[in-house]
Amino acid sequence: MSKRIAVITSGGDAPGMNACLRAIVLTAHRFHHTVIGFKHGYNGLINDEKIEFTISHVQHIIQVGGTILKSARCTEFTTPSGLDTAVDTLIANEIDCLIVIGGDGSLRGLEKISQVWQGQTIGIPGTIDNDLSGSDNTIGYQTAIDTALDSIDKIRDTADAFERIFLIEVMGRHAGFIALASAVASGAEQALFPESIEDPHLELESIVQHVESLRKLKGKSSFIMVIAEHLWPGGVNDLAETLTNQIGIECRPCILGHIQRGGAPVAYDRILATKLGAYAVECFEHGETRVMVGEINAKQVTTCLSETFNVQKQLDPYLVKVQQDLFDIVKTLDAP
Ligand SMILES: Nc1ncnc2c1ncn2[C@@H]1O[C@H](COP(=O)(O)OP(=O)(O)OP(=O)(O)O)[C@@H](O)[C@H]1O
Ligand SMILES: O=P(O)(O)OC[C@H]1O[C@](O)(CO)[C@@H](O)[C@@H]1O
Repeated sequence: MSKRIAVITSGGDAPGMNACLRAIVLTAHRFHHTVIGFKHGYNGLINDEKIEFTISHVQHIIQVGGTILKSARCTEFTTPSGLDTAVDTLIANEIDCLIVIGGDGSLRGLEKISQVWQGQTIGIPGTIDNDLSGSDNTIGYQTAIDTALDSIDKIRDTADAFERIFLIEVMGRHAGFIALASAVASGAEQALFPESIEDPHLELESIVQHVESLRKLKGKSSFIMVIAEHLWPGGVNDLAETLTNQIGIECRPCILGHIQRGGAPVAYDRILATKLGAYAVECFEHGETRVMVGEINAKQVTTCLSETFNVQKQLDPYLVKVQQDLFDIVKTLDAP
């Protein structure tokens, strides 16, 4: 029987969201279902702003960054009346299933809807931050790493030429996935991320010591420190100034910012987005609800929605060890 699936892209856009929309529309077509896209995240549900997808809408978008549905954050939806209005829209449009592609906040919103609405609810992890449990990778994360890496490599060229110290801030909200991965892949001398630092101010001394010891060992050479956003009170500019004063050598800050959200999705994200979009529709067919689809160890899985944002996803402990322990030549010299 033909059914009606609603879809939104919500929160920070992520490369691969379009690939995911394409997969949802193509798979739904195969089952003779209609897909209604609501625009601008949860705002689209509140304002009943929508398009009925045809196959031609999703042609040739697999390679395009951003999201053709537009994305947004929506404060009104977090109020009881905003939630009610969104649910009224779902009912008025005779929607059987709502699929939300977004990060942890977006899936928290979906969980709220599922508490008061009878239809099926399915989340798809779409965020560059990779901070959702229930999937090894979120859609957009691998592209964001490559984008950050491309910039860090370029900064290394000029850092080498001037034998300078650079502090590079990457995104990740309150998780260190992009920071750790881009630091390892760029051969950064140091990485600071929330999972490895309890109180930044207490760590200042060890940060200073690390820079000074490495400079003593290697002589004047470039030094790259990758730092997760929101880590340092006052931000990376403040940390660069503090370090400059403490070490007596000029440290240059660089905030990579929204460049990390843009660009064509890498192959991995296109394929992950395609699989998860198709799988979400299959899960709808099988009657699943209040779940997020994901991929763990190359297998498609579903995880209870609330678990995806309540259980903190861990960084790869071996990668942390490699970055912070095995590759640290200061520690090698200190070792007995
Ligand atoms: N606790 C919540 N209850 C209801 N709705 C929420 C909640 N948290 C977030 N939302 C809704 O989801 C939207 C997106 O959430 P948020 O801004 O946290 O981004 P996100 O989905 O986590 O993506 P990203 O972290 O990649 O930017 C919010 O603007 C709001 O409308
Ligand atoms: O574009 P905005 O609303 O400033 O959001 C930035 C945030 O979004 C994210 O990019 C995730 O999409 C976070 O890494 C970052 O903290």
